[in-house]
Amino acid sequence: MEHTVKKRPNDILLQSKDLYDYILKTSVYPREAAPLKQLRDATANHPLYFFGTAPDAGQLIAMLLKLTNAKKTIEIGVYTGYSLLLTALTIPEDGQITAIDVNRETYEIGLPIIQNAGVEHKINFFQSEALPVLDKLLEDGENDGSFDFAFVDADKGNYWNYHERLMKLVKVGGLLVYDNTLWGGTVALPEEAVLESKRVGREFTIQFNKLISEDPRIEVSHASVGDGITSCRRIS
Ligand SMILES: C[S@@+](CC[C@H](N)C(=O)[O-])C[C@H]1O[C@@H](n2cnc3c(N)ncnc32)[C@H](O)[C@@H]1O
Ligand SMILES: O=c1cc(-c2ccc(O)cc2)oc2c(O)c(O)ccc12
Repeated sequence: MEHTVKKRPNDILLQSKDLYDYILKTSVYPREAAPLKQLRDATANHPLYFFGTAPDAGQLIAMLLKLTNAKKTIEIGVYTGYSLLLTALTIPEDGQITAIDVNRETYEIGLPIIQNAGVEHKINFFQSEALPVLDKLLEDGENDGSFDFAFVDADKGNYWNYHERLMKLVKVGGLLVYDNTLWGGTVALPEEAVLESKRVGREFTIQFNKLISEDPRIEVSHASVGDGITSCRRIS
């Protein structure tokens, strides 16, 4: 069903980069753990530096990990490890993260910082396409419903494929969290107003957001934090 959106003045929160900078300066950077800042600095000159999960999104993810008492988590899309380190610093000492990325080289940029922070023992890194790893995990029934939390920040065209598999691996009551679900705001723009380079991602994201909004097995919160964070609580 198509819903109309009533336009009201001044009801849009994220009006400017200044407001975003205000949030970062006031509430995010002063509380960011030192190793996370180190990892951001170590990534700053990498050609894909913008891949790193936004620090304000990271702060929300840490809050969600704490609120759900997450201990066993899975992450798809590691890059240099900002969200991975954030998770490792947040979960308990005996927590475990299954981390998957096709690229080990970028993981190794952040690895010394992860090691110095004393949390490497919580990480089981798989250098692989994510789908075969998820399918392998699903072959063992013991893994069904065994994860408390999943974070997805990888190839946007596979988000729904990841969702279908993670819905079996994450327990009822657990959380599945997706990054980039507003894709730079382009989801709300007409296609012709979007840079060519952003169009495929926009289309994937629009399709994913629609499927998520229609999925009766989850409760959903779509937050305009970072590049858009969608949190799904598995309810059946
Ligand atoms: C946006 S980055 C992840 C950023 C990370 N969450 C952080 O905070 O720095 C996306 C990552 O997904 C990985 N990736 C892309 N396609 C993948 C796939 N099919 N399976 C596993 N990893 C994939 C890329 O190698 C890249 O490192
Ligand atoms: O601009 C991007 C591109 C990606 C991306 C593209 C293709 C893949 O296989 C994986 C990731 O991811 C991004 C991202 O996560 C982000 O926070 C900002 C920009 C991009």
